[in-house]
Amino acid sequence: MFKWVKDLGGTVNAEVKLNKDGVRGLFTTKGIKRDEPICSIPAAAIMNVAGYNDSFAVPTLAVLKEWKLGAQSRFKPYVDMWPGPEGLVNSCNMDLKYVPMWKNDYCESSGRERNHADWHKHAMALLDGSLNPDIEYTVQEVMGADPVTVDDLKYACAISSTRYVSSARRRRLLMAPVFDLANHDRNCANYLSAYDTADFLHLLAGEDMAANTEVCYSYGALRDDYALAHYGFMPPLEDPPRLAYVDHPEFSEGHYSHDNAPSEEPFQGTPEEMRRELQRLKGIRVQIKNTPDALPPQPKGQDYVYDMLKELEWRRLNALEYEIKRLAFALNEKVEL
Ligand SMILES: C[S@@+](CC[C@H](N)C(=O)[O-])C[C@H]1O[C@@H](n2cnc3c(N)ncnc32)[C@H](O)[C@@H]1O
Repeated sequence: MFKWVKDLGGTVNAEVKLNKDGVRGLFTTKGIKRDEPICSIPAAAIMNVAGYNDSFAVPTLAVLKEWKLGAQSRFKPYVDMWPGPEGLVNSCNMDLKYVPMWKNDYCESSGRERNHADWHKHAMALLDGSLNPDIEYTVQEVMGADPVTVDDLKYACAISSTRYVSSARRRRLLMAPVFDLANHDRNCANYLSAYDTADFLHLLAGEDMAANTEVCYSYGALRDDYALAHYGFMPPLEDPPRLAYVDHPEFSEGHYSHDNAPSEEPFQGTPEEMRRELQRLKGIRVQIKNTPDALPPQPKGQDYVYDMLKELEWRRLNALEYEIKRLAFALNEKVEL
């Protein structure tokens, strides 16, 4: 893939390797000064998968089409680099047995975590065409007579949603080879060029980098539940702990979105508002504690998704308790947890 990108006119000062956690990532092959390119990806190598306001069906079908084309795909070297269906999980393709393990208030009465369960419904609706008029293309329009299963759609949805980047200037969602090997670090200073006049997407160093440094990129202010739902991984543990997105006072039910990151500032308000917030957080904590596991206990290391969901539960409780104590202290109230 790296050769293919270079043959198309790109520049790549990086290589692919496993990082210290065993995750595949991108590493510099030479020292790079701040604001210099780590890689420059030509438009010919970039998959332009959707417009800003398109539904999930557009990038999903764009990915599915290239994946199914196999050797015939113009993007074959790139497609070959994608993780396969067994090596990738996010809420698009996560098994439904895990739905109740999210244990959050953002639940339907059936106790199903909406974001995860919704993806299943979207994929089913796309498959049978019933999502119209919200979808732009039917499966048949894009895929022709090729047989398509719901698992194909879920995989393509997971690939596109974990790998595209939005280009504000062109108002498009782009999938850029090499660049999309950069793992997330929310404090990462590396940045993308505007991709406006030149037909290259440049990933530029946010600070001087030595050779053999892992190249990061910030996917946004991801909180743990959001990172797990949308990208299928648990970011490094933070100190002080951050509330999960669904537990944050600014989380509005029915709106689970990337573009609307909640404030990083600790909750402030009148004593009355702080008391109300304290009660709200205590309520969530009790609700999590009182929700039994829907799946039998598993020894660590056997089930990646189960382990992440249990880790998420622990982190949510940890962050809730931290915030409950902080508010109680500010209100001069006693709290027993
Ligand atoms: C754009 S890709 C990055 C490259 C990816 N590691 C690969 O090998 O293709 C996004 C995916 O990488 C993984 N990832 C990204 N940042 C990560 C991190 N900080 N820790 C663990 N996995 C991460 C997640 O699986 C995520 O869905």
